[in-house]
Amino acid sequence: MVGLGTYGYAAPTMTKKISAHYDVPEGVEIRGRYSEDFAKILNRDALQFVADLQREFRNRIKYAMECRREAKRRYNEGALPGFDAATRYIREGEWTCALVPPPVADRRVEITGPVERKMIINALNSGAKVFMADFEDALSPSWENLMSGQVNLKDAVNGTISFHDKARNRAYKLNEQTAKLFVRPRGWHLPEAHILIDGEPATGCLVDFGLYFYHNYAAFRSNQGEGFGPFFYLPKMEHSREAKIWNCVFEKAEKMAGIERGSIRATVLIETLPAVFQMDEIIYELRDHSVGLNCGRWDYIFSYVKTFQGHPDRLLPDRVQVGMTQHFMKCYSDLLIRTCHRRGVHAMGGMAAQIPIRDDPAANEAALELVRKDKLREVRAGHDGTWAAHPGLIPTCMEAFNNNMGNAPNQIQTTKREDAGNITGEDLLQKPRGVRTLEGLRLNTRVGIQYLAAWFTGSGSVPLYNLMEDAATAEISRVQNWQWLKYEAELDGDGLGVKVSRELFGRVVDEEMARIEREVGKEKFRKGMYQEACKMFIRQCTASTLDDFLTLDAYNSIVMHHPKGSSRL
Ligand SMILES: CC(=O)SCCNC(=O)CCNC(=O)[C@H](O)C(C)(C)COP(=O)(O)OP(=O)(O)OC[C@H]1O[C@@H](n2cnc3c(N)ncnc32)[C@H](O)[C@@H]1OP(=O)(O)O
Ligand SMILES: O=CC(=O)O
Ligand SMILES: [Mg+2]
Repeated sequence: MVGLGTYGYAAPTMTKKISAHYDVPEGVEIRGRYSEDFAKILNRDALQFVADLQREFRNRIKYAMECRREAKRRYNEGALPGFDAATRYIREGEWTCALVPPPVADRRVEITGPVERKMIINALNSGAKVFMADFEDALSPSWENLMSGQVNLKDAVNGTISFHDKARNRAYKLNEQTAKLFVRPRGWHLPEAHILIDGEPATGCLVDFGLYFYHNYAAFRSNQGEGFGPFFYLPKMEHSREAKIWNCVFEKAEKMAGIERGSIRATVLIETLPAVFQMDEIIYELRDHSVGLNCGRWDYIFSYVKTFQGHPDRLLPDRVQVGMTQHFMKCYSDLLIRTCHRRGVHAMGGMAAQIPIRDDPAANEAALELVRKDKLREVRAGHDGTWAAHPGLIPTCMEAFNNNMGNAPNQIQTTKREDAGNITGEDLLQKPRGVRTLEGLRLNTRVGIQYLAAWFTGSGSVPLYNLMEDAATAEISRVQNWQWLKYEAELDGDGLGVKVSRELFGRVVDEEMARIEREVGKEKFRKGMYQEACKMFIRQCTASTLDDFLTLDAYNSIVMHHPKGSSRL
């Protein structure tokens, strides 16, 4: 593991030698491990396409990130996010998006997961309508994970992907019928430190998008998309100007490929608080490329804390109490449905964090019941589909949607939710109700440290305490601890008048580390990255200024510049 400072970017000393093995175009350097499989992805023409995207859009991306910082300054001074008077004409105007492509009209259950080979096959075979292959919340973006993810997706789109589990002597291959593939690249904020373009790290999402698009657009359109596609999910945007950049990226890609404008389609996750005030504007920018919006509920909760980091009057209750029935969450989902259906596109629900519990039938039934309730709430509200974290949840999700959506592929025309037109800014910002407890602080700490330890060793989504944890859920644990520490929040649910202090947090960390060691066993604890994770988690929770993203700091720890460890060098 090498710590290389901001963005893991160090002076390019060994660059020429390393790049000699990849055939790179002018101005591009590859600093990740060489492999022949990776070289088929990182060929000269594909890299040229990524470099063209980077060069064309880098200044606009930098500007968009500066606008985020500027908005943060305003919120920290007391301003609240709200609807933009300058774009009222878009919100009030009568316009619709391009028609939904027939192959993805029915998206009632979508499974998500990292771009890991076996999981891709399982997800495509799972019976879900869509598989969202994730370079984002569910993936630790190491060079190995990213590049093998590209190799895996290429094989998946070609229909040739297979996997042999040696330990179980089990062979995996695709079924006749598979889910439709959507790909989620990283957010705008994450760099790719192993690919330098004109001496700067490339933008992570342009690498993910560019390589996947370049290698797969033709096969995808004939094998999967019935002449449309490829399809994408776009994460963590805060403003429609960011959607506009994506729209231009899509147009450039379509031009390069010589395919019709509007072929590429994307669903945007509304998962930041500022973005809920920009839903019409975001779809409008992407109107020829849009297939709707999705309620990215976990990042949305994280964003609520982040946006209000300077507002001590908006402390959150325990993480487990901030669910979709809180007023602000319900309004967010309702307004998203109304917005999407008015514009003729899908309003997708989100992820219930429960996963099957194998060794306890009663607990398993209780978990399934929570998922069932969540999905019933979504379909009755008017959502057109939802997310499942695990193949074992698909029957429950499917049943809820089948029984309440009938034979129609979606509810775009049937459930307009005009009533949600009355939702106000105040509704969307209303503070969640509930209490704070020491157990909440403990759970955040235990989950945050274990998640980071997993992330450092290559796993971006893990089962912890019978729930799915990924970058978005772990962010809630981090920022909630930070917020409680910063404002010395009272743990009002315990009735003891205890306030969160550094001393209390220090004790909690020690005790929770001991508990983690007991739970995972001494051997795994010693061999794992728990100490490193603990150190980083403490730093992030106690920082005087909140880090924008957990994964930015953590990324520096997984950057591996080569030749180290490469047999070819
Ligand atoms: C906030 C958000 O952004 S949500 C979206 C991002 N998050 C995700 O996508 C999480 C996806 N889910 C997962 O990663 C996993 O389900 C976890 C980590 C939560 C649990 O994984 P595990 O503990 O390995 O599950 P488990 O052991 O029960 O798996 C049983 C089988 O199902 C498979 N499986 C589990 N989840 C998935 C999935 N999401 N996609 C495909 N296959 C899966 C496993 O590979 C395993 O297959 P096998 O029997 O052939 O070996
Ligand atoms: O990406 C989804 C989320 O809930 O965050
Ligand atoms: Mg998310």
